[in-house]
Amino acid sequence: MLDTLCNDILNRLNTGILILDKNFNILMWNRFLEVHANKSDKQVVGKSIFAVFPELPKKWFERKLSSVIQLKNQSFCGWEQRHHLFELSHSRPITTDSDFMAQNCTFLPLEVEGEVERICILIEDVTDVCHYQTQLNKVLQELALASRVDGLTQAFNRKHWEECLAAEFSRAQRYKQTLALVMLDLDEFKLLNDTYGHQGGDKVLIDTSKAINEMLRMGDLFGRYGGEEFAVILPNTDLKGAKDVAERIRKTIEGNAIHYQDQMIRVTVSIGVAVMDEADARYESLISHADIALYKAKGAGRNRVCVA
Ligand SMILES: Nc1nc2c(ncn2[C@@H]2O[C@H](COP(=O)(O)OP(=O)(O)OP(=O)(O)O)[C@@H](O)[C@H]2O)c(=O)[nH]1
Repeated sequence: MLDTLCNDILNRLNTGILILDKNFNILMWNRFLEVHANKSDKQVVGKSIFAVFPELPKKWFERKLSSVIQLKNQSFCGWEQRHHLFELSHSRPITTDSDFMAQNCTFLPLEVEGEVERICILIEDVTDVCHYQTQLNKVLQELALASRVDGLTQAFNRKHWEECLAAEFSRAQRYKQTLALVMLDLDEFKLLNDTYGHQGGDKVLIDTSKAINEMLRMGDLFGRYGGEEFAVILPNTDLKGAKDVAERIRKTIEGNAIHYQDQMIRVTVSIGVAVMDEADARYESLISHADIALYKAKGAGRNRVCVA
């Protein structure tokens, strides 16, 4: 009577239950596994677990179960460690990336007179948890990125760019390294907006940012400082190197024809360059020096590089 009751409960559980002997042969399993493995009792009971589930990582599995037997301690393998151990079907084949059920597996030692004679494996279906967690991680990553980049140009936004500058500035101070700053401002941008409209102006900002970004080195940090003003942090770069980069940017922008609604827009940039010196106690003074040089370039006729 009690046996029938227990069997009935086991078969109604929404968790897989698998009992193995010490040689990893299957002694019994419940209906949940029968359904999700799509195999009958006959095909399974008395067989080695590795014959029934050939996808199991054999060495890992044997080690795991041997330690459960020897230490008489339960053990666990969650979906974050291994998405699944058993290739079982699940009810969300369309909305999830995997063909198989995500699983949390618990390995329980079953003792008879002080010796572990059997092992019970509980297999929980955590496909939903895995799905929502994966979605959440994706959204969190997108949010983290969105909080760092400017939506229009995909350059770093000013807040993040200044944080990078503060970090690079203290690193350069601590390790006595060089640090250069290039500030650039598109010329006559108001006129450009008036001529081609705001959307034309936006296209120029997008294409110009892309062109600058493509010519920079990995460690350089490119940001949108204001409306049509951009800035590049050049770690480990001296004045000559920074001037070279600035001149390369100026020439590239000057030669770059931007396509907008069957029209070709040409634009130039004025650039200010500054390098950190020992008198600079704060990163803000580096920005001021580069900004002053930039306004010198504007005053001298635009489309040129000036040094602080
Ligand atoms: N299309 C567009 N225009 C912007 C954006 N942000 C700022 N601007 C425009 O950029 C223009 C900047 O004009 P000014 O500061 O007068 O400078 P300028 O016309 O470039 O002149 P100089 O800098 O002296 O060469 C303004 O008209 C702003 O409205 C933006 O995101 N998109």
